[in-house]
Amino acid sequence: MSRIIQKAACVGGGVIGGGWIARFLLNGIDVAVHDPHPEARRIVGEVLDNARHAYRAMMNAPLGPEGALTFHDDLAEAVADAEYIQESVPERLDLKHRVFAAIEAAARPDALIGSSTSGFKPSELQVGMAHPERLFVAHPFNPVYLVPLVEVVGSPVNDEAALSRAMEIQRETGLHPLRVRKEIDAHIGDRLLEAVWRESLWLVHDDVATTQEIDDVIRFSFGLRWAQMGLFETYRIAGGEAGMKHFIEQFGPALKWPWTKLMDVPEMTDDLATKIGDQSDAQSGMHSIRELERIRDDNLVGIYQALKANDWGAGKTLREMEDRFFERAKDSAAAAAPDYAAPLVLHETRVPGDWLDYNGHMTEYRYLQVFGDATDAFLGHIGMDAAYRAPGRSVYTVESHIRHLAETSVDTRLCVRTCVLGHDARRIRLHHEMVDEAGNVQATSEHMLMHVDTNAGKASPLEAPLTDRLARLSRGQRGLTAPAHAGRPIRDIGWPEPV
Ligand SMILES: NC(=O)C1=CN([C@@H]2O[C@H](COP(=O)(O)OP(=O)(O)OC[C@H]3O[C@@H](n4cnc5c(N)ncnc54)[C@H](O)[C@@H]3O)[C@@H](O)[C@H]2O)C=CC1
Ligand SMILES: C[N+](C)(C)CC(=O)CC(=O)[O-]
Repeated sequence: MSRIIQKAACVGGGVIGGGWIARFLLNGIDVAVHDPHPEARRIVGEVLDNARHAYRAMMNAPLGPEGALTFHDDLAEAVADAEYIQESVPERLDLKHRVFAAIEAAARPDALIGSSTSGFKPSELQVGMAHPERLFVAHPFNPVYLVPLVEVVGSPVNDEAALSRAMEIQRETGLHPLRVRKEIDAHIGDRLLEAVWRESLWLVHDDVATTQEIDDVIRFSFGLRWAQMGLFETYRIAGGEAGMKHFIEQFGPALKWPWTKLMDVPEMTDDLATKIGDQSDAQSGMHSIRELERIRDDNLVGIYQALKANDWGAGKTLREMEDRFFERAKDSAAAAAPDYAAPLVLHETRVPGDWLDYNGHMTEYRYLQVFGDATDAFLGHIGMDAAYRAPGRSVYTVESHIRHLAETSVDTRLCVRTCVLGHDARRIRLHHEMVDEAGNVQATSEHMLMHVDTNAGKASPLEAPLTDRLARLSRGQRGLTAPAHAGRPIRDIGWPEPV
């Protein structure tokens, strides 16, 4: 599975540019960056650290090699051989026009140019361009490396084939591109957000609620719902068995009641800005922005994983992204033809706070989760993907033995070293060793895996490509010495003498 593009360029590497850079790099695409900010390298580096931290926790698939990151003082040099260029400079039309003129002068004629603009229409951005048809809006959401939506907006002059190609590239990096049908100021997402933002400003202005109270209303109520169902699906359910029609009959008239001041904007006076700033400091000032980013990212990863378990919404996008990572890992293993004379490292993770038990250590079943994820990574590595499973072939774990050797604590970075201890026509005997960053072994596990015909519900012989990869792997692994504890049962400790 070859990469969809080799090289992207990011012009602007702030909050949003940094997020684009991280998404491209972690998906193995080289990125050339132009940002005149004297601390651009540090800022991008910190966004990248956050992104790596989030991907390690989020992805079951091996992350694979990152793309190469380069910084360029000269914009022309940065964009020269890029296939996809993403502009994320401040939201000023004159600045964006100057940047597009410079990009056009230096970019390949077939390079795609996306703008992160939150509000400008593509036809406004395209003014003055020699080839406006290749510039489009690709509006992402913060943090770009985690939130999947990107709104793709063209004007009547845009080249549809170029837009489709841009969306294909975005999809390959785990994004969920939505083609906005008509250009409109602030696209779709920001129009919705601005409505909530305007009303929130009124509520603070009129002393109805503090910033904390408004945030609580969102996060303890509809914010929870919106990660999994949008407004219309949620309201359909709220209509009861009669659905949307009943909902509209019941709540339609409220649209004309004075529930909202949405057509009106409070004047952003110094007093209002200070009030909001002070309330926000009281609400969140105890955390640095970096801490808040980590809290946000860890929560998003948790939500993502819950949605992935249901193959729903953004969780489905994550699963598809993992499938692509597994595919790439399989291909690079095949291409690299490793000699397999050492344990394989196919799974890494970090211990989040909610994995701890009342002893303050990683709770028992999370060990099995980490080892189970490592087994899945191993099976992906030898070729068991969705296509292999589709006709009813899979692998079940029929026996496991875990040894808990250390007190694994929160935030520990773990990697799992995997060895094959043997296999026959239907079974694979696997050994995992869970180690922390310093190389201390936290736990080991041994598993017997059985290949099954899931339609018939019984064991069946392993098939190609699993058999081919296993044959190659076992040539190297056969020489490894099995750990002394391998194959040992839990020792019998007998019973105390009766008293
Ligand atoms: N911050 C947000 O929540 C979101 C912002 N956006 C859009 O993304 C764009 C960028 O916004 P942010 O990243 O928030 O701003 P930012 O201020 O964090 O970053 C802008 C970056 O552009 C750099 N820059 C300035 N002039 C430049 C030039 N001539 N060439 C290259 N780089 C230059 C600055 O040094 C800075 O690092 C805007 O169009 C904004 O509307 C889109 C989605 C969300
Ligand atoms: C505030 N904002 C308009 C820049 C926000 C966005 O554009 C999208 C987001 O990430 O919320």
